[in-house]
Amino acid sequence: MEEFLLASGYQLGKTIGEGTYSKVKEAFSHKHQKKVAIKIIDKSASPEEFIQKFLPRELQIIERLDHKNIIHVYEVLESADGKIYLVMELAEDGDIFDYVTHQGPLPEHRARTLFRQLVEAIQYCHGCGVAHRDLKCENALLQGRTVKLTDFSFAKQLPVGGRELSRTFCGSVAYAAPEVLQGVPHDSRKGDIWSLGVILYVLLCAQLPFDDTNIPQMLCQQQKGVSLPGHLGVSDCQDLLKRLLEPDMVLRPSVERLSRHPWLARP
Ligand SMILES: Nc1ncnc2c1ncn2[C@@H]1O[C@H](COP(=O)(O)OP(=O)(O)OP(=O)(O)O)[C@@H](O)[C@H]1O
Repeated sequence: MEEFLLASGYQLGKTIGEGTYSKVKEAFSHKHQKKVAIKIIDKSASPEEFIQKFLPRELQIIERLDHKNIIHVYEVLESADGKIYLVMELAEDGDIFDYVTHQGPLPEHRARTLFRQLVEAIQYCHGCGVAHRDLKCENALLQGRTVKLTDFSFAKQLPVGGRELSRTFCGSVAYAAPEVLQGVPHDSRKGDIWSLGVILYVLLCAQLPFDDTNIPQMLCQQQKGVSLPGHLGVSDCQDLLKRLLEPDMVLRPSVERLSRHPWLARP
């Protein structure tokens, strides 16, 4: 592995993370003259569905995306022994889950600065016809103060012009919309909007809005509506949270509407 990467211009460094079917390592790129992250996927150690369905989708999608708030993929390499290497921009400052764990609930202006960048990333994705389907704090990395969205392993390219109705459960239970949990046909973009609502709640409260240990109970909580954090008072922030965590997917706003919400426009 090391020789293959070296021959391709990358000096491998330490492991910085592990996913279900992947390992992520730091490397120095001689071509770019800077550090990069390399996600290594061993095809022989991954299940068939992942290799045949999800991985090709991920590779096809990430190579097309180019936005300041999305981890840039420089190239994808495959070695003769069946390993895939995703060479990516390195985010050296952790993810927003760790950030909130250390900082506690963020004041509104700091939550806004982070959240606005995620909204921009999703506005770009949905504009390209891509639904992320695994939005969570752990997939929002930090490079200084810049948020970089990553992990498009469940992402889906939506049909142009046509209506997409997915039934697949993807992502993390804690961030999943009611229609995703119930497996009713749904527009995956509306699922992304719900997950953004969960992320905003976590930024402001440093805890999840719904207890995800019991799914039937969680579905009831989602229908009743989120109990809004008291410290926010009656504000446009509360209004935004309520709109994002709207259990009826038809009433939930699109990312375009969300981007025009007054709370996001504040300095
Ligand atoms: N570009 C990057 N820069 C810095 N760290 C990264 C980068 N990409 C991934 N990581 C780190 O590596 C870990 C593993 O990432 P990966 O995308 O392979 O899987 P995951 O999302 O954590 O898990 P799963 O495969 O189960 O969805 C991440 O949690 C993150 O901490």
